[in-house]
Amino acid sequence: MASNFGARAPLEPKQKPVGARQTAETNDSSSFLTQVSKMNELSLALSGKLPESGKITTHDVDGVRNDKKYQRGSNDLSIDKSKNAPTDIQNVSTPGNHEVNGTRSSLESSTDQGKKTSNQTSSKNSSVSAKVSDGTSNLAKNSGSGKISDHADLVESGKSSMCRGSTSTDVSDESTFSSFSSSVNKPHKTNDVRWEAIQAVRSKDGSLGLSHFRLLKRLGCGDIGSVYLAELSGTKCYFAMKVMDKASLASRKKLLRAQTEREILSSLDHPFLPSLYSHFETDKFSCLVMEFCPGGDLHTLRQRQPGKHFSEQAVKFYVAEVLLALEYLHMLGIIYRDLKPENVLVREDGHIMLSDFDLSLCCSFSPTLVKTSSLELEPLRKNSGYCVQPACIEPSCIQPSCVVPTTCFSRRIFSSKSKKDRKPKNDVGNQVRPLPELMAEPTSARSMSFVGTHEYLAPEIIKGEGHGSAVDWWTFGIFLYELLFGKTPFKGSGNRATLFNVVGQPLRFPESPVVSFAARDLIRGLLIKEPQNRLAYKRGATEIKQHPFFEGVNWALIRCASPPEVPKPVEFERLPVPAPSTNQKTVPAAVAPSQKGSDNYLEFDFF
Ligand SMILES: Nc1ncnc2c1ncn2[C@@H]1O[C@H](COP(=O)(O)OP(=O)(O)OP(=O)(O)O)[C@@H](O)[C@H]1O
Repeated sequence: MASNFGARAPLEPKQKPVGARQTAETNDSSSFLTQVSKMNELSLALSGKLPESGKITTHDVDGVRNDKKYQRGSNDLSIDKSKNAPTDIQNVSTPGNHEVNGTRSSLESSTDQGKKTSNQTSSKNSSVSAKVSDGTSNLAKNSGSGKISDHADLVESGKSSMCRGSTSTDVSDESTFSSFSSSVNKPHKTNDVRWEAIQAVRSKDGSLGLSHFRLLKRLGCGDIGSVYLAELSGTKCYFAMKVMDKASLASRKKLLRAQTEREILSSLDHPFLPSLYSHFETDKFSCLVMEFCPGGDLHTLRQRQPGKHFSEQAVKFYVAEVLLALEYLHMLGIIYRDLKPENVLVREDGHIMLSDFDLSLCCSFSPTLVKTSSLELEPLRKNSGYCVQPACIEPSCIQPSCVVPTTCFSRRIFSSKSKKDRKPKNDVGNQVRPLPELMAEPTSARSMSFVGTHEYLAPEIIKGEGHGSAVDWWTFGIFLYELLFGKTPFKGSGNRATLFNVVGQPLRFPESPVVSFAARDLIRGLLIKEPQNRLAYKRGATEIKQHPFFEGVNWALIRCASPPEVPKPVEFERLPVPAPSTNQKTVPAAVAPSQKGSDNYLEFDFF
């Protein structure tokens, strides 16, 4: 996220040769749709929401979160990152060798690695192989759960064989995305009033466009566009709308990055990842309508904490949610690559949303179900105190008392019953049923791009050795460290020094604040410089979830746990109305007020 709070700008991937991109392109959208649908089912199964039959229920714990969201307004709009941001997309600075506000840095690749396309590399420790996508996905050939994948087809950022190819359409709602964006494929969103509001507009007017929205405030500005708080006119449904100037994207060779982000967003359906409600284009602009997060980002929130670091309990909450988001992304074959507090937004309810996917790497991949939800508990879990009681995962338990637990980190969330009161284990109705366990790790994916943010770059990226999903576990370790200690472990006096430290310096912990042995042990495991020895290299998030640092975390119901901090509600109605602009360049012709009536569009100086 670009931010005027000293946010670190990411490194930019080198542009790939045209030929390379074409190699990776595919029209095989059906296999990806199948994959996404399957992954969304698996996600539900993992969170205990998929009934034994495999049928997806439409009312679930998320209904609690979704229904009321944004209706009562939300919070901290003082976090306006746009103040120092360029007011014109064309002026947005390209990431380069410059510090942002002197504290956070970004860097272009100093190597030529990025020019190589996703090199095929075999993994020593895995029978799985990665290959450059040939335009067909192997996913359709695999059945998903329970089947071992033997390929990972890889696509660099901006090239999408995994993702449905989408070419730009002009001045219209996204017909090509309609099946993707429909809540039918997004079971987490079935109770979302914003979907309904958007569908109502579509039914009435045929398609959705810029003229249906009132842009209320610029929330921030990134490398490829500006993000606005927008109301779907007259509905009191609020969204974050990312507006990208197509000519600017083309001239700066960012079209593929924008496309990657759009395609990834359209495939997501997870409580800790953004929902893409709509995508539409005008002659000039490409617009993404997403969920609005009023709580700012974790980087900003951390600066406000005493000592500029979070408590360990708060960190446990945030990183646990991020872990679930990363696990889901890896299940989809998406390597995120840009984890940092700036990219973790805080929703109205205090839960997190991982954002910003334009540096992500897509590879087609099938997760492996390594453990079904049998009644047998594996020894580790037996001793771990994980909350795997059926009471925590059965839909019947999604009662108000369960929905607002006092903490998600107690050994048992529903531990009020004494041992005596509990039914014996052989009573089927109360047997302990662990969640199914997936190996959702595209371990063999390989990229040669030089992308990320200096302080978060994994050693293998800096060394240009080629990297895979293990980079996300490295960045997860840096992220955990920064939230706990208020700084990153390898930051040097400048960018070069930082990169040198990442590769060559041992990990050290400051004396204060004091953090638990478990936290330090987890960080040590994640920040192992050789990716193949790094925690989670082989089994992904599952390995991390079982670490003692997360003991007591109720993975299935963490979305219902009380967050460390809930943002103050925003009074949308009291937001200052932007002054009408006299500048002819301000409002694109395609959204001129005359199209929809003068009330529908607030003209203000945004381009
Ligand atoms: N869904 C959202 N809700 C609230 N604010 C958002 C949302 N998405 C983005 N923002 C704000 O807009 C800013 C710009 O977001 P954007 O994703 O375009 O930039 P970025 O993260 O810097 O991306 P890039 O990597 O493309 O430069 C963010 O820093 C954030 O403050």
